[in-house]
Amino acid sequence: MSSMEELLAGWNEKFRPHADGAQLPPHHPHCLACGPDNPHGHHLTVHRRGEEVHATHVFDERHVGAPGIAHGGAVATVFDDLFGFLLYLTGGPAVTRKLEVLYDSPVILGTTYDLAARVTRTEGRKLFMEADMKQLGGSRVASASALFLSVDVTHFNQGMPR
Ligand SMILES: CCCCCCCCCCCCCCCC(=O)SCCNC(=O)CCNC(=O)[C@H](O)C(C)(C)COP(=O)(O)OP(=O)(O)OC[C@H]1O[C@@H](n2cnc3c(N)ncnc32)[C@H](O)[C@@H]1OP(=O)(O)O
Repeated sequence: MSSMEELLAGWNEKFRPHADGAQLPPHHPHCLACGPDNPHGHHLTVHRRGEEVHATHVFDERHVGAPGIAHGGAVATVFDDLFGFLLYLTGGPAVTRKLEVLYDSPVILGTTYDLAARVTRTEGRKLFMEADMKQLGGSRVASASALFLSVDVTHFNQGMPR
């Protein structure tokens, strides 16, 4: 099988309906945010909760910006990927066209944060999404909004080795 065929086979399996409360599959094993086999990754674990997706996350030294504080790009990575899990609920591939992050307070390394994301509106190929990150049982430290655009699977051919 070609790598594209392998990806497609796995992708179809990932898009089967997922029950409320279920753990959702990583996008692929080496995905920067959720891939279990990426040594530099966040190893994000995400669950469906109703029409939302949820995760808890602890940033570590690999994600440092200022000493002791998570890099803003690492925070954006986690938001972007969490939005990518909503595609298992909407039912098809889409990619980020726009991502906006509001940083309310420093995200501290070694601290557990709660994340939740949801689709707020769809319009043709456009999926509008929002997410937030909070201290456990506490206040919001960051929020994000995104526009994803649905794409045909051939979009991913662009990344295949030639
Ligand atoms: C099968 C194999 C599977 C392989 C399995 C691989 C794993 C899969 C992993 C997924 C994992 C997810 C992880 C996280 C998500 C990423 O990280 S995705 C990666 C980052 N994103 C990208 O690389 C995308 C790069 N950009 C592109 O390829 C192209 O720009 C896009 C997004 C396909 C869009 O191109 P396009 O189709 O030409 O769309 P475009 O004409 O620009 O806009 C379409 C519509 O949106 C509107 N629009 C565009 N921008 C805006 C805006 N800022 N505001 C409002 N409206 C806008 C346009 O006005 C237009 O509206 P209409 O005229 O249709 O009403």
